[in-house]
Amino acid sequence: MTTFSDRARQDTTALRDRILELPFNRELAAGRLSRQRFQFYMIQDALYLEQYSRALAIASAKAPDTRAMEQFARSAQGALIVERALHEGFFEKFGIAPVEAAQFAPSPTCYGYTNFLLTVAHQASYEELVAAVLPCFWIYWDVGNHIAADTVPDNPYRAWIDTYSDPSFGQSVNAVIAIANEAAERSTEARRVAMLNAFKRSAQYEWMFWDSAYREEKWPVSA
Ligand SMILES: Cc1ncc(CN)c(N)n1
Repeated sequence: MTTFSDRARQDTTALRDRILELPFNRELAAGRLSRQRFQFYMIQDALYLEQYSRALAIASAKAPDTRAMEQFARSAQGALIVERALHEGFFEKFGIAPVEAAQFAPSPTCYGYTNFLLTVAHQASYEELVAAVLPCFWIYWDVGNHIAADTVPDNPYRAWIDTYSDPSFGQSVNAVIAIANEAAERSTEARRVAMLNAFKRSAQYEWMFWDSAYREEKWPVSA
């Protein structure tokens, strides 16, 4: 039987390969990504994680069983605590106070991605929300492992690589994949198509997020 995650993987194979090939990820793996680009990414990611955590908390509230509720509640907390600790370590390294990060405005891509997740969280089905948050887990796990397998000693971005290739993160990824597959199985084909569309949109935004950090994306016009 073809599961939702099989379909999602098949439909995004080319995009996922393109994510691994992004200059941001290749240079991060080689330890030669400019500090300025990484810093831009970290600030945008801090802004992203806050909204992503809200989307996960809504997934927890909408979940049909306590196992999924717990998983999304833990992940919502993890986005704020584990991932924020990672950011704070880098902010300290780069001499940015954590409070300052919150004073930055989200880039167009960060704004688009978080608004997409929150719109799905508030207006779409639980199943589509699970599909929309899945790439945030799964693609980071793929990228983290891909980079971990091919990095250099003393990479200045080691803590980032270790976080997203850590087996405990892998457990969360597998748990969310299983939740998505179960949700899809219980659904109609029309809802499964909507899930695939939500998954693909988030996967596109993941590509855009790294690309926008590499370009240090600005709003093209100010207000
Ligand atoms: C943009 C983005 N997507 C996913 C993750 C991994 N939670 C992250 N830190 N940032």
